[in-house]
Amino acid sequence: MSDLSQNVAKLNINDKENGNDGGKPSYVPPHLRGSGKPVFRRTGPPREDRGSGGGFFSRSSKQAGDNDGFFGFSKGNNGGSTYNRGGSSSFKSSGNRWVNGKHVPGPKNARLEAELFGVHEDPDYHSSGIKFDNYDDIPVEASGKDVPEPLLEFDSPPLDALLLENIKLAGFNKPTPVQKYSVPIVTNNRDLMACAQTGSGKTGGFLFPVFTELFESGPSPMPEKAQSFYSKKGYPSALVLAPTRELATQIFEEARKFTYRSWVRPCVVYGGAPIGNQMREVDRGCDLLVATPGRLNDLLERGKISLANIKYLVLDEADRMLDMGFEPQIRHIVEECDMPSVGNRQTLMFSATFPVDIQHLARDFLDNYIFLSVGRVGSTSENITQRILYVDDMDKKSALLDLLSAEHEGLTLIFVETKRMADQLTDFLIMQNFRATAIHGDRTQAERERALSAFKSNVANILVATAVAARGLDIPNVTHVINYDLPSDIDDYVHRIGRTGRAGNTGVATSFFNSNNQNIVKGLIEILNEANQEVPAFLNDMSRQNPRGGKTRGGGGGGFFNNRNNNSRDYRKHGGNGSFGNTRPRNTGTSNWGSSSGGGFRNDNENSGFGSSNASWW
Ligand SMILES: Nc1ncnc2c1ncn2[C@@H]1O[C@H](COP(=O)(O)OP(=O)(O)OP(=O)(O)O)[C@@H](O)[C@H]1O
Repeated sequence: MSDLSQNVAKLNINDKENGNDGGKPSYVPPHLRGSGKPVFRRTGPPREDRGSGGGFFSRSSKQAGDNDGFFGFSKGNNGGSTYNRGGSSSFKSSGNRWVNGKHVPGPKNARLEAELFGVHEDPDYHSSGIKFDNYDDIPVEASGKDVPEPLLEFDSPPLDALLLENIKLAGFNKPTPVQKYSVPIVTNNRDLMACAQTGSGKTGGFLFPVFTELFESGPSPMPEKAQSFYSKKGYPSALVLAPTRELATQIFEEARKFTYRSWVRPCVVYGGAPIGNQMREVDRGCDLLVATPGRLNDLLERGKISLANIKYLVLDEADRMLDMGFEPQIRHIVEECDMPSVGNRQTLMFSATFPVDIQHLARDFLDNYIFLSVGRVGSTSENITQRILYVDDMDKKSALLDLLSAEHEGLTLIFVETKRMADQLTDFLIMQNFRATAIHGDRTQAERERALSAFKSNVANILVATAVAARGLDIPNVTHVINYDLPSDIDDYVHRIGRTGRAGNTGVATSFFNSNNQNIVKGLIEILNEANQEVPAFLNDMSRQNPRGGKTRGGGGGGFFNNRNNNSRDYRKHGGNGSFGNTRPRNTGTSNWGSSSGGGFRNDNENSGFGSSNASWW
């Protein structure tokens, strides 16, 4: 058990000596723990505004700011997109490194290298964790016709030489299971639908094969029309669609590393940042485009991008994109613009969870694909110690202070359900002298980026977040994820806690549970059992008392761990005829993609209604 995990356990927040081993558990304030005294249970509505007047957690010495997060970041526009981070000037436009049908890697650039890959002596330099080798034991299921043999190592059989150099610079010594399988599948020209646990290297799983192929095959010839007159239009060879701005930016940053010195120039476009800057970046060359669907539609409408040269289409976090109501926009991009049809491009779909209804999308977008399911591991692998504490709403702030006091180093990500709560809690923590900042949809893109960067660089070691940070974000050194509010969807829980314990590192996830969270009792118990975690007695009791107790992982929430529910299975093996299990409420509009506003369910993407690309998404 990690130090943090032990410290949290020692806190004894649901102290058994105080009568919490039998009946309804409760939060035990520090001064009553271990005293054997009965716990005084407050009645009446929760008082979230108790603030530091509550006594035992009074550490206040500083007034909160204006909800602007740590150090009172100023509000206002970014004034520029953030995808051009200093190194872009070193990229060459398409073709400049492709000479007479050969790839001619650019010269080394020490400054750019340090910027992209970090410095080995730097403590933040990326390296995989001590439990990285555990990944080797992960069971892998690959189904479909003629599944190629997996890679053994990055150089067996070898990837492109320049890519190998860049992978080495990134500190990756051996492929993760999803990479071992995805690379040969894609390089053998097959479509792929892959689900693998959070933090297991899915980004490399699609970037590596795409780059190894692109580096070797070079740019596609420009369509005749584009050659005939000067056209400032991007003709990417690969398109990656991602649900959120932050995830798109992160994929772009990874792409920058692995395309270092190559002919491939990556670009990123997303809502909430000035479109003019993004158009200029596209003008400078755009061979791999990472995009959120709304902003891409906008650029397609403006004629700034053509998809005619797409060889590879990647849908990352595909289930999330559909959940967010993006299906009409995605269908427009894929089916109604100038992208090559199924069979004339390769399509790869990736997610940590993959409910059945997403597999149906595969029927339309993929051709003779291979279904790859890596693990029953789940993000809830033993690398993440999960702890569920019974804490009533009115005790949450106090319990949170307890948890934070148990931490020594590392970053803590705290999830709440609403933007308002994110601000309130951040203010509260700042008042208690914690270095906290917040990320949510009412903050401008510039503020969100500053908050993320303050968190990544440990200027703020606590980030209070809404669902925006739940998926895909890869922030090294997140040692503790706290679900201050548990989500109502068990898949969201999986993704949230997957922000820690990444790439073989260990992490702790602590969740405050109370009677408001009964809807996920069953899913929670399943996940804890699957990952060999302790299931608290109160959860089992609740499950018995309320046998309906919320949906299981397959009951609409999806997920790929629970084989009973087919979510980790290739539906083609189960007589998939398109008629089963479309349980997820989502926007299935087909023709009105321009005005998809979510149709009454959670519409939390910046790009719903893609014309209004400045709208906030969650
Ligand atoms: N082969 C490798 N060796 C070492 N580290 C790796 C390797 N592949 C990826 N990583 C690192 O593992 C971390 C997680 O990778 P990545 O973000 O691609 O995971 P993911 O599966 O997409 O997660 P999520 O489901 O949360 O989006 C990153 O920090 C990445 O740099």
